[in-house]
Amino acid sequence: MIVTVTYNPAVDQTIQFDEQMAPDRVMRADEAQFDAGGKGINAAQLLTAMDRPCVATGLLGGFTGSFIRETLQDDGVETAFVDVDGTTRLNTTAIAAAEEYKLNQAGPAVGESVVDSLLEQVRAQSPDRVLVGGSLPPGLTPDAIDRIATGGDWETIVDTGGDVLRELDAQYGLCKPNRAELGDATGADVSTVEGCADAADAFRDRGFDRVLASLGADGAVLAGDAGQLYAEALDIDVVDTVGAGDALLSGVLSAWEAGADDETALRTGVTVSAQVVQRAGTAVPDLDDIDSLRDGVTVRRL
Ligand SMILES: Nc1ncnc2c1ncn2[C@@H]1O[C@H](COP(=O)(O)OP(=O)(O)OP(=O)(O)O)[C@@H](O)[C@H]1O
Ligand SMILES: O=P(O)(O)OC[C@@]1(O)O[C@H](CO)[C@@H](O)[C@@H]1O
Repeated sequence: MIVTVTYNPAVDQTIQFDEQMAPDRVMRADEAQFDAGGKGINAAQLLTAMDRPCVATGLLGGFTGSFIRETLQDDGVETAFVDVDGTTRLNTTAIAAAEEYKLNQAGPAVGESVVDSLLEQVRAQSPDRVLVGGSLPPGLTPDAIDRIATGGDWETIVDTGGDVLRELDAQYGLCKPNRAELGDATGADVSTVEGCADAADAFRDRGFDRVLASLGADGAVLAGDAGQLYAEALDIDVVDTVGAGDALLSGVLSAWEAGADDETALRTGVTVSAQVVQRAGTAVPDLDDIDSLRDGVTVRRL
């Protein structure tokens, strides 16, 4: 069973314009959408949609926090959140012509005592795996993630920015940097797939059993004890890429929870992410055919 921890959830607002962004004038959106977001929350929604037992935890506050709580309840996602005084952030993705703008708030400041409250919620679920996803709100340091990793007898997976990744001290089952985060965390040349695979492999020495590097339209790399696996991305029409990394990771975790090997897990991750990027925002797509669609993903050993 998986517990997801989102220290800094967000309502994801997606607005679409049929013209390019321009300063000093009112831009009027054709469409607007609101989704419950934050990396761990997205993963919990996707894992639930794939019938994997999962509980979403994290910090919620204010009207945006209530929206997330209600949305997850409507979607049948089990939750165990901790209430905070501030207001959960609202992040905006603006899609204008063919361009994507991602505007993320810092989130409400919190005190370190929230880590104890969250740990209590996590321990109460007795999970096998814990996924800590997303940025930290003001008031918390990377130690808040290390404390989850060392707080119980579970494997911890982490999906956060390169600067935070670099500062973690505990032992983790997996981290999932995207290309820029992998570059930030390692300082390595990540301009080629091979460079990314080597950087991911080398980064394992910093306390990660496996490193799953997402490379956008170039696919993904999984580096572990068994070597480096590379999966090509599927050739699809992308609407926006928000939540693509969460989808990749959720597919991998879902397959592992079902006992699959790394190669099958990587195929599953790439397939789930392809479904997500073909839809606006972080809404959960139809994932019923994932097991058959994943056969279409090409994986090779580097
Ligand atoms: N243009 C694309 N075409 C096909 N697949 C894509 C494309 N962009 C992303 N993907 C899929 O999504 C996965 C994750 O993408 P990416 O590396 O952009 O994640 P990310 O930067 O962590 O995203 P986010 O932070 O928004 O969740 C890729 O490994 C790939 O499988
Ligand atoms: O600011 P962070 O925590 O790094 O990222 C938050 C976020 O952009 O990531 C998710 C997509 O991966 C969105 O649901 C959410 O708004």
